[in-house]
Amino acid sequence: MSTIASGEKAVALSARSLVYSYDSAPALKGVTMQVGRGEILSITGASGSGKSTLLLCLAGVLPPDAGEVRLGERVISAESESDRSRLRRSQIGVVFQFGQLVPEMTALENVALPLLLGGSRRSAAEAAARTWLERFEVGGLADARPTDMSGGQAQRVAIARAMVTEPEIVFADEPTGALDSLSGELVMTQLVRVARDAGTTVVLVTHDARVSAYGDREITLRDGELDAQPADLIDMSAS
Ligand SMILES: Nc1ncnc2c1ncn2[C@@H]1O[C@H](COP(=O)(O)OP(=O)(O)OP(=O)(O)O)[C@@H](O)[C@H]1O
Repeated sequence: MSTIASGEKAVALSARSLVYSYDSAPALKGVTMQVGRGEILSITGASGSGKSTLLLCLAGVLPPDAGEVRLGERVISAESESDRSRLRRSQIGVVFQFGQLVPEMTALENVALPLLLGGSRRSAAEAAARTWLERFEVGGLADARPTDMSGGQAQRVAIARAMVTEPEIVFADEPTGALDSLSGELVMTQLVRVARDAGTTVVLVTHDARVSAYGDREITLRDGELDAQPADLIDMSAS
């Protein structure tokens, strides 16, 4: 696993001293981290360590109680819910453990949906959706509904849907958690290949060491705090 040395890459996303509690139970206790542009970062940690909460704060879904999240130049943690939600539709892609495809829609319709919601014409949205399905080698499933797909195929369609708007960053929370290991490997191999080709930054949450090894770098949460700060992370945050 290689690390990205300070100054080699621009910072895509950073968090400083993030704190988040559910009611009075603290889930994040001051997390500072960053991701380089085009980097694939794995966030690992035991169940309940705060991985999903960190991902939701980084993706602008949960506003932190304290601290800040920056996406490029924007301090998204300070933005209104409507601004953050617009940002999530255009510049952020999210994939969950269960792809959450719309069951009544075909793969093509599912992948075209974010573009249609963003105001694209149907013909352009469907052409782009077809291209993204082909990138994930599920072009042959364009007319299939989620119930007719394997879990791995559905997950590749879900990732194609997360990337069809060509977001700067994709967040994936246990994207292989519901798959057998062979399907999980195929999903990860394709996610990494397509993200590298597109130059997309990826933040991946997983408790599975085999999945986390697909990242360029790994950070570990323990009880809402980072386990250790790699030297390059400290250098980058100081700049
Ligand atoms: N909606 C919620 N309401 C109350 N507490 C929550 C909620 N979501 C998470 N928590 C608590 O916050 C802490 C961090 O949870 P989080 O889901 O972020 O951890 P995680 O590392 O992603 O866990 P897992 O791997 O099991 O998904 C845990 O103690 C959890 O019980």
